[in-house]
Amino acid sequence: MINIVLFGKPGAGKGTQAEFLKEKYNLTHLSTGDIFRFNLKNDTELGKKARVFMDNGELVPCEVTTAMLIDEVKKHPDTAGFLFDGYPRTINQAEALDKFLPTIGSSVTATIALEADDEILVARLLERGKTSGRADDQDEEKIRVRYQEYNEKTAPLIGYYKEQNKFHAVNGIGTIEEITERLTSVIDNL
Ligand SMILES: Nc1ncnc2c1ncn2[C@@H]1O[C@H](COP(=O)(O)OP(=O)(O)O)[C@@H](O)[C@H]1O
Repeated sequence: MINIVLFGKPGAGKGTQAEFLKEKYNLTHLSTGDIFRFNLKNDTELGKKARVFMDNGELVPCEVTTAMLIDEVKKHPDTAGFLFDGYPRTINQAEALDKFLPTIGSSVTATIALEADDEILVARLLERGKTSGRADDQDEEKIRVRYQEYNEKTAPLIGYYKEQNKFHAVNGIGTIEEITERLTSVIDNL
């Protein structure tokens, strides 16, 4: 089983690249953002718990997110591996994943970060907000909160995975194809 964590700031292009990578490596793509948005749209219990946080650009509490993620993983017992997109986003979540995966005989294979400067990313998010209908992409203040959340809670994961020798970074600026190429060259060399 190969488990890849796609890592990057809001707007870094994780979702776009995940679409290509899941096909190429036959992986199950789990995007916590997408799963939350599905639950919001369908007004499920989970959606009700997540809504305020998401609408404000804050992280949903870890207990809620981790329980959801583990449920999703368990739905795919026969997969060749997972492409985690948007999870883990805190040290607490990374530890939870490192505890859970061995219970299914697995582990994180590698974390790959898509790197880009904040100004480029904020501009991308505002552009996406014009068409995506995502409330959290339409308001600079909410985008700012998401970057603050990233810097405080998610950035420490870089050190966490570096210590495990599992951290790889690629330049996230370029055409979609160029970036896919960079990611596949990392994965093919794992
Ligand atoms: N692992 C997570 N932990 C907590 N909250 C999360 C997580 N993943 C997604 N969310 C919630 O869903 C929102 C949107 O997620 P996502 O689409 O991945 O965002 P972005 O485009 O900012 O990277 C986040 O701002 C957060 O509220």
